[in-house]
Amino acid sequence: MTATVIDGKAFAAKVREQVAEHVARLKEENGITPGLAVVLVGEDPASQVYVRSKGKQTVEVGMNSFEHKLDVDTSEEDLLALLDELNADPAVHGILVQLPLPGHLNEDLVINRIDPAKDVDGFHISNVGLLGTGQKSMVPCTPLGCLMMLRDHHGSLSGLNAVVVGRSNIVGKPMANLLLRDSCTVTIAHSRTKEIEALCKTADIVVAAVGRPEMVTGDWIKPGATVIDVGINRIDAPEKGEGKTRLVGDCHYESCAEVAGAITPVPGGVGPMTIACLLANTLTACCRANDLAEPEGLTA
Ligand SMILES: Nc1nc(=O)c2c([nH]1)NC[C@@H]1CN(c3ccc(C(=O)N[C@@H](CCC(=O)O)C(=O)O)cc3)C=[N+]21
Ligand SMILES: [Mg+2]
Repeated sequence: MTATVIDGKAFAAKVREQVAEHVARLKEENGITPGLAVVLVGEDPASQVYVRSKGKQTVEVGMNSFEHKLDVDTSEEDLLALLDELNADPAVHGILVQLPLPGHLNEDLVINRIDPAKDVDGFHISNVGLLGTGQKSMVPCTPLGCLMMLRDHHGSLSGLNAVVVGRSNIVGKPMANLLLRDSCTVTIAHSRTKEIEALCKTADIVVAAVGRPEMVTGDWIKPGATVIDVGINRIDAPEKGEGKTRLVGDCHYESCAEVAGAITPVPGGVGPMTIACLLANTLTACCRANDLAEPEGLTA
């Protein structure tokens, strides 16, 4: 068996198209342009790439993009003051603080300063609590993108066994909550899980989000299962030449694809969906802020 490849890049392009259509309508009928503010502290090269890509795609769907690049030694006080300004700015509907922050900044404190209604990452404790109790919230972009692909592939997820490998606040835990809400039987596995391989083999859906290159191999996968690979790991690729690297997921693609029914590739799977969902969340936040109907199919 060879797995169906779930094309996240193409799916993300479709999501962005839907967002763009809705944004055009908002402008025309309501005179409103959604705005996304992205705050980057420091000069981490990978973060700069993501922020640039987010800014570009934000403008492409017709939204306003506000980029705030702060010095690596910015004080917590100054960062919090900027967030207060963005919270109060009616042109800003979504705020994202790029993580990780430099070590002297308290991430929890910073994230919880964002107005929950503008928290398009869904990381504010209010949004975490709302999601955990099945109430309307802002949903973290990466798990939302995974959910969209799963719903698209399976239709209903009801009754399926899902194993989420990884227990982070930004992917594992919200992913588990979303799958539970769609009536999956959910298990969260992590570094201390006993017989993790046998556990994964019981799953109809495996979501891998551990940050360990190619950890999940084909012998962990039940024949026909769906594999969602959240990992983005840059590893050495001497076969491509001296000093070269390549991107791999948390799943060993070739061996998993031999057994799985469907699988997301890296790159071109979850990554592009994450940014598309950030735009979708910004649109959702803008609609809610203006008491307008939310975009259908773009929320959890
Ligand atoms: N507050 C916050 N929210 C985030 O959502 C957030 C963050 N901080 N910090 C950094 C991570 C990382 N992240 C990615 C988004 C898209 C791709 C993506 O599109 N990747 C491409 C490949 C990119 C490449 O070639 O390097 C792909 O998978 O096809 C990757 C990584 C969002 N993050
Ligand atoms: Mg820190």
